[in-house]
Amino acid sequence: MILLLLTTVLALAAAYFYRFWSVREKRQVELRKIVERKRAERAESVKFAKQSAEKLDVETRNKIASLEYSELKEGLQSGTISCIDAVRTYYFKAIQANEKTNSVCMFVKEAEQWAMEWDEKAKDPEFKKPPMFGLPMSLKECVPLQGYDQTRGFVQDTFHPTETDAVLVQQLKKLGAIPYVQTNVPQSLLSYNCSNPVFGTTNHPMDKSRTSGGSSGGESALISADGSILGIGGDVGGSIRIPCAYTGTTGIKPSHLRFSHRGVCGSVPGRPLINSNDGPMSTRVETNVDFLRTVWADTWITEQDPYVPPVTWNEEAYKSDKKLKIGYYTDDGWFTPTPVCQRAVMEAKQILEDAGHTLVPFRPPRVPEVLIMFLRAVCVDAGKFLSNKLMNDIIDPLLYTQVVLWMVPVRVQRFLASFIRVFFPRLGNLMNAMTLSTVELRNTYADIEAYRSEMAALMIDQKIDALLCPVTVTPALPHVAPSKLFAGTSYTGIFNLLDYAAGKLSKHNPFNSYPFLFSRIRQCYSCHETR
Ligand SMILES: CCCCCCCC/C=C\CCCCCCCC(=O)NCC(=O)O
Repeated sequence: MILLLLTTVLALAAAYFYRFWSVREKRQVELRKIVERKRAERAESVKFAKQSAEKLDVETRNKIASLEYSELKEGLQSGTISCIDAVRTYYFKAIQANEKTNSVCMFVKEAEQWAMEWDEKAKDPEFKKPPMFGLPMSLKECVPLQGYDQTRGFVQDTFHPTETDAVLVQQLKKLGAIPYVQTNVPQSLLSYNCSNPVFGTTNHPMDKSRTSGGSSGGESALISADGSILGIGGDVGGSIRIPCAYTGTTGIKPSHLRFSHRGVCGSVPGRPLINSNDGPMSTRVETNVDFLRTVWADTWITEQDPYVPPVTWNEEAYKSDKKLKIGYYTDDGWFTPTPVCQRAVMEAKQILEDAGHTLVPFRPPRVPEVLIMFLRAVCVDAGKFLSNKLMNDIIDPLLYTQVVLWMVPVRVQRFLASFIRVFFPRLGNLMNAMTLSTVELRNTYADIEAYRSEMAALMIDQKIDALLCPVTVTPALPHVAPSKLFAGTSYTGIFNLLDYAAGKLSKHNPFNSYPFLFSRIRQCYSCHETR
């Protein structure tokens, strides 16, 4: 009798597994065909960009290609450079950078047309050129661009082009900028490597075996390989700052109030307390400053989205020579960064002191708890939304560790945590991160609000204007490492949890980069902190 029962249970389990496996296999075959079609479309778009780029003579191209951002902008404004020549030059540069890094998802074919239309308008002597007239700009693939997919690395989301531009893209177009290329991201966006089954893996321009970071890793690779002069990334836990730190580029994520999120689909929809935002990325801080100064010159964004406060760029605060009190730390007490990351902070500290600022030791309280709050609130439903989506997709092998962890039932994770903690204390701690219930999640939200208040009080009491710390725990890692080392996001995630503006500055020499993180406390909504 027992034997019969056991055999029946085993047979039912085998039948269930077989059905699950055959349905999934059938779906995988479909998905692989979709990938082939999408890659063919990308190859077409590269071919188009190549043909367009070849229409420009080499001498003009070389001249434009060698210009810094401010020189290019000046040339476009004065009319010594045409928009179409600028776009064709950047098509060419991006194709070259892409060959090295695989950072491009799609070239934007309409860029040619938009450039020619601007050039046509500029023939009228009465025409007043907008401030970003003709500037070629790259966009992270998940930034909504009309007529183009925002796959976030999911095969299932290919061939679903968005119908409306993001508010930021509408504004950039209005200001004269020309989006000419979309750049790669990791599948799900919730990783700081850059690989997905649709467009493949993006490489660090200096070493193919390493990642250019993520999730704005297509941007960092393209910019650092000289294929873009200015791009838009997005950051929910370090996705602008980490790729910038890995590639010697520079970027800033303003607090989430400063740009519109209408129609934007992030990694996990319905995530109220871990705030993401778009932000500029480039090789020079001045370029990012110029970008923010231009998009915040008026309250146009608020007119499109009443959730964005009508706060404009404050040039007086930016130019002020007020000396700041800056709190710094090289170790958050959770994950000690490698010496090179700590040294960067100490060198930056020296530079700031030489400039007359006061640097004082400061460490945010209870970082291990903060990381648990961050991971719990960033995933919201213990990874259910993402694991469901991933199970209906081709899963990128570079994401396997993370995905397996999402699939283990939370009660099992909690049970195993107490044993694992003995040998691997950090992993053991993190295995308590995923939420078990709505009660626990609500408590975490309350804890986040309390932590925001505690940090504000600490900084105000000590009169601290800004913070300086490592961007992350290591220099650029091998591709597979980030999905195993999400513990390393404590230096970035904390500023999303706090919703502070945070950026990564760099000297022009990428080997001498100085990571900075700045609070917006005391300089709310100005960009003084990016100096
Ligand atoms: C041991 C149990 C752990 C459970 C599994 C946790 C899986 C890790 C989840 C999240 C890792 C967070 C990494 C964040 C990297 C930066 C991502 C980012 O900023 N993305 C942008 C965006 O989402 O828009």
